[in-house]
Amino acid sequence: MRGAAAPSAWILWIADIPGEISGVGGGSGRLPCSARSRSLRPRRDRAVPRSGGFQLQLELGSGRASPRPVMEPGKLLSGGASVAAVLPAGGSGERLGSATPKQFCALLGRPLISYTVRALERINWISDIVVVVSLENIETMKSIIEKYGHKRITVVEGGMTRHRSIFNGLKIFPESNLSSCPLQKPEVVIIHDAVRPFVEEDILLKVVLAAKEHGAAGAIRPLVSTVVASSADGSLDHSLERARYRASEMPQAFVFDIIYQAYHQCSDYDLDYGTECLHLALKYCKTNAKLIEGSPDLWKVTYKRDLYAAESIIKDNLSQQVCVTTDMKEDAVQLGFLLHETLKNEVKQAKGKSVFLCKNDNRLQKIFLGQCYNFICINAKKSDIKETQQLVDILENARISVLHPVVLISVHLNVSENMSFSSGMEELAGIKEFAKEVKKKHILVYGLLIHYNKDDPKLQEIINSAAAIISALIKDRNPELIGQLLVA
Ligand SMILES: Nc1ccn([C@@H]2O[C@H](COP(=O)(O)OP(=O)(O)OP(=O)(O)O)[C@@H](O)[C@H]2O)c(=O)n1
Ligand SMILES: O=P(O)(O)OC[C@@H](O)[C@@H](O)[C@@H](O)CO
Repeated sequence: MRGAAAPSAWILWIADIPGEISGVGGGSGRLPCSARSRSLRPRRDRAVPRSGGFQLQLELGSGRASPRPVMEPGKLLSGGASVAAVLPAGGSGERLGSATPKQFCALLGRPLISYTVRALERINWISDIVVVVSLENIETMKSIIEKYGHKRITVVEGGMTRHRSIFNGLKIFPESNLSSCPLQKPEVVIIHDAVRPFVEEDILLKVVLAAKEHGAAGAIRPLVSTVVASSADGSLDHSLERARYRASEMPQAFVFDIIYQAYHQCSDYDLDYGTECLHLALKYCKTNAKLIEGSPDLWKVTYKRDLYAAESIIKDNLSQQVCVTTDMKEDAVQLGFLLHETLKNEVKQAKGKSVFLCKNDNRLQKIFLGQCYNFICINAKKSDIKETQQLVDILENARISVLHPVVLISVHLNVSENMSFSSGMEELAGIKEFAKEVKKKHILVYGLLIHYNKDDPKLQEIINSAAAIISALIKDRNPELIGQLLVA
């Protein structure tokens, strides 16, 4: 399959939902301009409707509306303070009830901890990330780092409790900065549970800047249940006024020397039974942490239900963009356009972005780097999957399926009335083998047959049915259905 030349010209439509792709390694949408993603914006005045479809100029625009201060890699604003992160991941996840510690449980085939690491490593002002795992999981962690291409990661052995693991993570930094040492002692250190994958740059920046000013800072959330105290006999002693209290979440950030000193002075009781780093900074270093309201997605994966919830959030985030590709044949272009228009409604008012791409598939790759994980390839002929194979080659070269499974729906038109349904089906049966092969590259290929007649009064009905099937496949991303041929 490799080496297939890119088709002479393709038309692409990209529909995406307004808003941000968060929590899955995608940017918060407000990245510092040095790290911002590039997005596509058709130049409106160039929309040239042509028979069967639009031909628009492609303009690779910046991903942001307003400039942000440029963050120097590994350095924070004002004074060049460096920031590092410690991710405690040394627990056994007993409350989840799985033989595999929850941080290594798979979400869409990828360990939970990889999503959290990705969420931090894509922020270029975090210089180093220390992941603290139990001794028996060090090799597992190293293989995850290699498989998913994580950068700037140091693996450290954990301790019997979370506080002991965090302390081990802090100890890896040198007491003073030696040029020979790969790790530099940061001015500010973020502490973030490895089982909280949905952390965005905004809250990280807020807690770090607040820690720089106050010595410590932590994310908080409103309580959802009232806190009560029970008396010795198990009856209610008193309840707390819920409005006055908050749940302490993560991320937290500290001036490194403060939290390091706090852990050094920490009693064994606190190391073994404590759960709150902010408390240690207060108790041992008289530092009152700044509390910062965080967003609802800062929750920690603790129970099985949290794992299911995390996976469905990730699926939802990945389903936000759809890219419809077709070659220049009129039937395919018209169907592509109608499908794109209908899909925009199907994915709830997605903003349609349409681009026209010439032969240079490098520009196509820039599209792929724009966080699109769902592709619909319209094959003008019912029985061959040439365009789909070419698109798979380009997707593979773009390496976007390394982190997240890519959905590719191979659409086939059953165009002429006199072509019997069965004719050409034997070729299409090959899609099953093709899909099995391509799944190894984390690309999930599904077939969709559309009876297409541009004069059919029921054409829109058929298109609606196709869009509903496509939307379901994209949302479900079920590897068990790959290679199946569905009929709109
Ligand atoms: N000895 C420990 C215990 C916990 N953690 C980490 O601290 C974070 C939050 O702790 P928690 O949710 O309690 O994780 P577990 O201790 O694994 O869960 P459980 O209490 O259900 O066993 C997790 O990323 C966990 O891996 C750690 O690094 N070292
Ligand atoms: O208590 P657990 O070990 O479940 O998890 C640690 C949490 O307590 C901690 O992440 C926040 O409360 C913030 O400190």
